[in-house]
Amino acid sequence: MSAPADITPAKGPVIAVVGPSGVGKDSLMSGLAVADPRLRSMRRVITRAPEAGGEDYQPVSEAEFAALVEADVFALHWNAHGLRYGVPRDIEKLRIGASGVLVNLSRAVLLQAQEVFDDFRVISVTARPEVLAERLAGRGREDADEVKRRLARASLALPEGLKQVYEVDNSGDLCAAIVQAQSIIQAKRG
Ligand SMILES: Nc1ncnc2c1ncn2[C@@H]1O[C@H](COP(=O)(O)OP(=O)(O)O)[C@@H](O)[C@H]1O
Ligand SMILES: O=P(O)(O)OC[C@H]1O[C@H](OP(=O)(O)OP(=O)(O)O)[C@H](O)[C@@H]1O
Repeated sequence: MSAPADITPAKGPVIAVVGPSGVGKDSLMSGLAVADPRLRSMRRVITRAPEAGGEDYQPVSEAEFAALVEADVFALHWNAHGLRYGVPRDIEKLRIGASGVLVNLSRAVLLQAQEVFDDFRVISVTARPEVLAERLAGRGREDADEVKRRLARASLALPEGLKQVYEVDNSGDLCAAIVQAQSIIQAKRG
């Protein structure tokens, strides 16, 4: 008698959406998720006030975040903009049967992420500098000083050594950027 077939659904890739503050990462991720219900989005743990708005995240205190690190809950965690961000290991469960799992990552943790996840792709979102400044001011989540600090970090380069990086320009229409990202994700499903 032959061995029973493995009926575990395949795991989708982890798709990091990265780029400077205000470039449209969250907007792009929301648009992609609406268009493809099998594309999941990873909810991050952030030491940001619960009422800040924007993306769906799990707000925690500094002490709670430290306890989660201690308990080894995170697949990845990092500091940026005076905040701490974590991606729980539960991301592996979301991958099962998904066409992919979108996650907003710091450009600074991409090489580490490539080591952690067995199928890892990067969508690098870009926009012209004047567009970034206008969008950050328009979003209104940060004060003027924080907007300046975020703009100063905008040109941070992607690390060398990433195996699968695809660029999406979001300087113009968001729908056009969503279509561009969809074609990248679908082409890579092969
Ligand atoms: N293509 C676009 N055209 C116009 N406004 C956009 C576009 N993409 C994003 N935005 C707006 O720009 C601001 C920043 O977008 P957001 O998705 O929060 O960026 P990020 O997550 O990269 O910081 C938001 O107010 C959003 O609605
Ligand atoms: O190292 P960098 O690539 O510059 O990224 C730094 C941080 O900025 C983004 O956070 P967040 O989503 O809170 O901010 P944003 O929406 O304004 O980009 C990103 O997810 C990182 O956590």
